[in-house]
Amino acid sequence: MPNEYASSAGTATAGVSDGVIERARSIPSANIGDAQERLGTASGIRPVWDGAQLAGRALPVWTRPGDNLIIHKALDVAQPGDVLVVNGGGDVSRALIGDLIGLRALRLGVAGFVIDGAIRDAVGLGEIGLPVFARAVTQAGPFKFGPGRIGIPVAISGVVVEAGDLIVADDDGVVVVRGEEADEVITRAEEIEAGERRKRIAIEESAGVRV
Ligand SMILES: O=C([O-])CC(=O)C(=O)O
Ligand SMILES: [Mg+2]
Repeated sequence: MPNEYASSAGTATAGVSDGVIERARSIPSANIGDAQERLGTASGIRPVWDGAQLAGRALPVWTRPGDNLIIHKALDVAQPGDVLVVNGGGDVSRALIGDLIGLRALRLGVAGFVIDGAIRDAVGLGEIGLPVFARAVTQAGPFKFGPGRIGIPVAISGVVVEAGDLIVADDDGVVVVRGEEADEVITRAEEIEAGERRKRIAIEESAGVRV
């Protein structure tokens, strides 16, 4: 049994287009969730520094809880614009990345990390400006033995993520959009956002307006 699986990692460059990622970048994650029946929202995974925000293409990674060997290997195959989406089993006892792995990712053009698990060096990650979303922060370091997998579908907070899916994350949290549905969902999210802008003006004018 191999302890890694990288053959589908390259498919992360397929899936959602650069144009849709650019449009998604300026839309609140709440509006994107609403645009897909309020589903695809990964609860409990939060920005590790204030103002962190990302939009990109998912490169899914599964790792044994508390072990980050496979994350180093995933960075060997990651493409610019990828978001490393890591199922760490929800374990918060050991950090799976810190600011050194973060700096390497930044230099590779990686859009950021979404981790169902913990991280460390949160201040350093904020200083280099790499968007990272995780379940917790702990100073306890990871082991580096494996096993792990790259490019297979994973779950984060019970939400399935496949290579090439659209990931959008901001102060409110993380939302996952199927790659093949992303254009349609983002179009709907743009309409929802425009509708909210109109409602905000209407509420300013009369508090009698209901949401
Ligand atoms: O030691 C590790 O593997 C994680 C870490 O703190 C870093 O990347 O800075
Ligand atoms: Mg560190």
